[in-house]
Amino acid sequence: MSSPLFLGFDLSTQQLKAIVISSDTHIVHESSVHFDNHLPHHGTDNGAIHGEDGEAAAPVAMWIEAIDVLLAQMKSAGVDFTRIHAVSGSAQQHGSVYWSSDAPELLKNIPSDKTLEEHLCPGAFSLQDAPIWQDSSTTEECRALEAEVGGPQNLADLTGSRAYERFTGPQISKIYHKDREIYDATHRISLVSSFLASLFLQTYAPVEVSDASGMNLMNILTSKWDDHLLNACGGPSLKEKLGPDPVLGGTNLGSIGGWWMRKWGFPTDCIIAPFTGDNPGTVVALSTPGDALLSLGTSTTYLLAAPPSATPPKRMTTSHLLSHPTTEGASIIMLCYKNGALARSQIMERYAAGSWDKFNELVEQTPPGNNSRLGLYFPLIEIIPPNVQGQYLFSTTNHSVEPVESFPDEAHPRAILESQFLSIKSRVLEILPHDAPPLERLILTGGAAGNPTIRQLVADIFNLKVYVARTKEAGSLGGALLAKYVWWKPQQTEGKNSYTDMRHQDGDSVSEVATPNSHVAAQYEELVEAYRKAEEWVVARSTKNTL
Ligand SMILES: Nc1ncnc2c1ncn2[C@@H]1O[C@H](COP(=O)(O)OP(=O)(O)O)[C@@H](O)[C@H]1O
Ligand SMILES: O=C(CO)[C@@H](O)[C@H](O)COP(=O)(O)O
Repeated sequence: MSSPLFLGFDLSTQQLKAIVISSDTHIVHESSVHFDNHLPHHGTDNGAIHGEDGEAAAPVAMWIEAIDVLLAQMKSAGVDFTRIHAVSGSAQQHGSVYWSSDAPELLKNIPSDKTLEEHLCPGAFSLQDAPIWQDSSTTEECRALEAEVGGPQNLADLTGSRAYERFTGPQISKIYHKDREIYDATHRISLVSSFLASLFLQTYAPVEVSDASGMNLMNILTSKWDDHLLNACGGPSLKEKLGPDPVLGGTNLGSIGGWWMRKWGFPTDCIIAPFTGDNPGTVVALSTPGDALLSLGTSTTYLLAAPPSATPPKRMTTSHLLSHPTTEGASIIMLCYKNGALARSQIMERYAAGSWDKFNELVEQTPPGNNSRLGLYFPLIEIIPPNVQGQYLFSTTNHSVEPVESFPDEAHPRAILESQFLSIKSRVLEILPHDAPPLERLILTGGAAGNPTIRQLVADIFNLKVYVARTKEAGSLGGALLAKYVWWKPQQTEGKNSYTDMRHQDGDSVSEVATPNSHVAAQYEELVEAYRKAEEWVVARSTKNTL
């Protein structure tokens, strides 16, 4: 019998990606479909459609077509689907998919001569464009939800986060209160992750615990839906629309649906495991205790995995606490920035003639500290600090900051990198668990992780050695590992079958790519205070003006 393979997806903001691994965790195939480039007829801009008042959505039909296209691409590249023993994956967090009452029947009976898109779109959905994580239109719903439980800290204590505009509870609340017809026509609400799993199962999949932590609807300590919050966001019918309580990663959800066997040749016993969020997926792919993770995908996220502890983890109104996908009681601490790659790309297009090499040259021509220039760039309405927008330039001297009108063109590339990473650095001590050992390594992933100038700057700013994995696609690797885990676990003896046990067998999978220069690191330590002052200035005056 041929050796087993495991398939992991990542439905991220700009692309659908897939990774196939072998049972000894070697990557045997990687491929992707880029939404704007490969499926331009859906009219997205970097994978999203931006509406009024901060609305952001993505066509569900585009995501589904991307699956049809990606599978065909994998088949032509020689991937043997008959060897895939399990499928799982990751997806951009918080986004929600609204299934119609026809969905169960349509999902169950997909004809072999049809593509998923032909058969499911538009009939299986009550809302054709799914709200995504870039949406910032639900401030009113956020404040109402916080008030419901006595304020932001109480909501954070209950769910792991205060209310955030992109979180699924406030998004559902907006539809429930302002678009009741769509709400009533909705039979099931999935996260992007559980929507993908549902397609593979051909029946609704439950939500996974780690991704459920990005909804403001689940009790973070018990991993169960909170009835009071459900009622506040969607009335008495929301519980049914969300389905059963969230499940741990590595749960066997059942076998792949018949269409996948007939159309693509998947084996009848191919297991579907819960799909998680792309950030939890990154953690399961790369993190070991003592590591920090910096994901430079469309969003910038900073992630710390915290082991189970006797005392409940601290919940804050300035960061997120997520349940760990595979280890009960363990958690993930996360900071998330909306103006990550897209803001850097804008600067690269504008001041470096559309070339990352030129961008790097400009960064390297300027000294650390950028000749006393600090620039904060928020083309989209930001998450941290909340709801700021615009471009803010400062000159820095002896910890004081003065706003200035402009910078020389060549100063912007270093300015955006320094301010983005100083923002995270200014928050790290606050979010680290009290009993955490000192951080030892920083693991870089996402689209910008291959950039040598960014790697070095990150090492210097955080004063940590920087590591990268064999692939920068940590989300899909995490998905493939979750698929392998669901197959591997039942073959082990009790007590030796944890996800960590499985990963120990694989050995370390990252290599060092940058070492901090202690002299430069000390300069950045000094700059944190100036950054804080600049940010305070911006927060006090931001008017959500555009760049
Ligand atoms: N050499 C590079 N230097 C810096 N950023 C890069 C480079 N190459 C690609 N990127 C960035 O990577 C981003 C895509 O990252 P990716 O992790 O694939 O995003 P996502 O998973 O959110 O779809 C692009 O928007 C681009 O800005
Ligand atoms: O909103 C968040 C996390 O809270 C984002 O990190 C999304 O999960 C999108 O991920 P990328 O596509 O940028 O990787």
